[in-house]
Amino acid sequence: MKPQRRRGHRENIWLALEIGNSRLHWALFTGQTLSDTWDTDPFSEYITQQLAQCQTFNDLPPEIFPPSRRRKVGEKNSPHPPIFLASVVPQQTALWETHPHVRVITLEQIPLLNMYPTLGIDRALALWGAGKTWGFPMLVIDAGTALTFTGADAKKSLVGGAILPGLGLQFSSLGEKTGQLPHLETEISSLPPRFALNTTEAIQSGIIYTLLAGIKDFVTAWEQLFPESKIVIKGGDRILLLNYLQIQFPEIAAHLIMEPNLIFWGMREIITDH
Ligand SMILES: Nc1ncnc2c1ncn2[C@@H]1O[C@H](COP(=O)(O)OP(=O)(O)OP(=O)(O)O)[C@@H](O)[C@H]1O
Ligand SMILES: CC(C)(CO)[C@@H](O)C(=O)NCCC(=O)O
Ligand SMILES: [K+]
Repeated sequence: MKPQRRRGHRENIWLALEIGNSRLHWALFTGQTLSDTWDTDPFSEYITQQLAQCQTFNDLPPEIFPPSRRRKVGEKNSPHPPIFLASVVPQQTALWETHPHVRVITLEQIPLLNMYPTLGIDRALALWGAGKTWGFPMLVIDAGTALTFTGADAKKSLVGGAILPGLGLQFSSLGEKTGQLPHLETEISSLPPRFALNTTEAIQSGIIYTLLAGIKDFVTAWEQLFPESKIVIKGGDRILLLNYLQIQFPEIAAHLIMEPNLIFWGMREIITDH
């Protein structure tokens, strides 16, 4: 599974790909060093088939490897780097599995104890990456398509967690499943009045204040169990949520570490030698 060092080739280049429910998250590594990250839209079968034909780094389609990033990789005909894949979208995983340069990461590779078989690989990798970086016990909050809490104790044993609809899903489900409510943007430019007098602010108030209160409640409960634990927040809505937590519950926000690349740290831990 280890990326091979090749003579005459820039050392140990590998790509990490995390397939989330909204988009794909990529990272370019040279050995242990994360040199770049970017996001792309999910792929069609066509692009994945095209990818299977690629022989060198330069053949990678621009939808995957934006031209602005190519100069970092060096020589034109560098061999195709391995792509280490962690996916929580089985249909997208299926498109990649047969690709000659793709290695799919599975739960068995992650040394966390007490995992259950259907645990999301993103949750396991993020928790492992955070714990290896800041120490265990550890709680990870992923503010992604789904919002998740995932915690482990000092023995690196999964304590458990929780899954709820993320910020975007909460807005879209109200917009889609009701006759009269609009589908609002996830961006909230400022905290609305809690008791609102118009529909937009009433929706924003309901979603944001219950999310912030929910995060506070989970963090408080975790800290009662593990007072010495670090807590790290990741995911596409991490900045928005942390900003409003700072206003609403500054004592909680002060405990949170923000780190978007936890999954890549987790992959690095299990893929490369130290
Ligand atoms: N450019 C963007 N595209 C999509 N979502 C975005 C973007 N910027 C911020 N977001 C927010 O990020 C959330 C999705 O988070 P993220 O991209 O981490 O999810 P994901 O692809 O499901 O990944 P994961 O499975 O790791 O959570 C949405 O609720 C949305 O509000
Ligand atoms: C909860 C999500 C969607 C978060 O990305 C993912 O981790 C997943 O599909 N998990 C499987 C169920 C579980 O973790 O218990
Ligand atoms: K997700």
